[in-house]
Amino acid sequence: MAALWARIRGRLREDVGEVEYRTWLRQMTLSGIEGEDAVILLPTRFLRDWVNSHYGDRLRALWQAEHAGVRRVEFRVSAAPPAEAALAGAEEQQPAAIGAERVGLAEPLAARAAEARPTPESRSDWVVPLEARFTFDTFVVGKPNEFAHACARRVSEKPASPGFNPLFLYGGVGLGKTHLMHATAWAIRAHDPARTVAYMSAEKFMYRFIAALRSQNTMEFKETLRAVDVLMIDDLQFLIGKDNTQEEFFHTFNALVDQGKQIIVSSDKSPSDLAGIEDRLRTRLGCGMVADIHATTYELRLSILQAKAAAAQVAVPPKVLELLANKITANVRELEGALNRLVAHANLFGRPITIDSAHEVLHDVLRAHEKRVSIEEIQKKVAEHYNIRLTDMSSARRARNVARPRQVAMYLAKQLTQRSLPEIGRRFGNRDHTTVMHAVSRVAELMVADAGFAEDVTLLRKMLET
Ligand SMILES: Nc1ncnc2c1ncn2[C@@H]1O[C@H](COP(=O)(O)OP(=O)(O)OP(=O)(O)O)[C@@H](O)[C@H]1O
Repeated sequence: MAALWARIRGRLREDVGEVEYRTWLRQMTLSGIEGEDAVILLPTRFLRDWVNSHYGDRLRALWQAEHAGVRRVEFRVSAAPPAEAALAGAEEQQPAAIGAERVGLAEPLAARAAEARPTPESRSDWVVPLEARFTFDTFVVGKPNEFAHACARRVSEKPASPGFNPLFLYGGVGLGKTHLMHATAWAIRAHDPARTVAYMSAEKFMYRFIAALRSQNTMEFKETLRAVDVLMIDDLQFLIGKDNTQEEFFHTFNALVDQGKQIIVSSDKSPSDLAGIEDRLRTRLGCGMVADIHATTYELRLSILQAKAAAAQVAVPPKVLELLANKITANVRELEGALNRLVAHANLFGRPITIDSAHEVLHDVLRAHEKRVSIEEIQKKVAEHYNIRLTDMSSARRARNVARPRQVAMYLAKQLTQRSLPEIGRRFGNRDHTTVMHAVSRVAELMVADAGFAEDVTLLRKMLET
């Protein structure tokens, strides 16, 4: 039976790879075969559920292939005490945090916790599987993300340097925050493989914290987290209103920063806008480097599409890429999704990608992004918003309080309508197309430089689109 079990584990290890195996599966033991069930033990409920949901089918198939009498696999929590489980491996690597202070790290406990701390050999277990394609090489840099990218690069080269700890990345949905974090993790590890990097979503942090509380394993959770060199928490806004988890995170945060470890956090809002996150945590989050990723520009969308088409080694006509960059403006995830659909369709039917096939395959997405708004509507809304006269949209007045809103309206006309630059120019008091071009790039630049201005323009755009 031992040999059979070793064989099954060996197969699984080959299938899933070393890091994943060591992270999740190393602590499995075989209890025995009961009737038609192979019974596998895991030290905690969290691990039992995780292994069951992620590897249950695979294990069942392996058992069925190896042993004619086994039809199912059952996972149970072993009776082993938590401390023993902790020493056996590194699974319950929960970023723990709530306070050493609250639990009171007494001497004997501290000594035990030190013992339980992952050994250098097991430290790599802490690396939560990272997405292989999220590297700096595949991240396309443009004006909206160049600052965030530069900060991430800097941190990956010199973690925990003054002024960059914590690094707080924020921006709208699907604009590359997770990509940048993974890229930083890969780069840190490539630079120094001995460094432990723990990456997880705030949701997972909470889930693991709760699991640790339930299995009375918070000390292990805390100690394991505090032993990492770099901690990355994605989508921090998930912790809004989750006071206990916030507190735990706050203590972890302080412990790590005090030890000179790097923290990287991402969120959809800036620290000051994170209402529902405790003040003291918000303050600490904002005291390192705060870098925002702005909404994409047409140029960035086009570069991303070109890079992705090249990486997929698919010939996509430039006109098709321009169509997508023009129409699918919400975020990079949607853009990528549209390109993937086109490529999949072309592969499936063995046909080249053309403008017609793009319209056909993506008709739903393109229709949803159709810009039906007229230049008059844009001028009216913008004039109202900035409290200027509608006639000033076409007047020759050059005072900034008039000229800037006019530029915003030209920018929106370019973004939201199909009109050509000369046509837009004509509608704004017979201006030349180069004036429109200048307005478009000036507004895009200002949006990167001035968050308040960017918010204004984005708001106007949303009002016009809905
Ligand atoms: N600048 C970029 N270059 C290349 N790919 C990008 C870029 N920005 C985003 N992407 C891609 O877009 C997709 C969404 O990015 P990601 O998951 O990092 O977004 P996010 O900001 O973390 O979103 P969420 O707020 O939903 O967590 C990913 O596939 C990512 O690779």
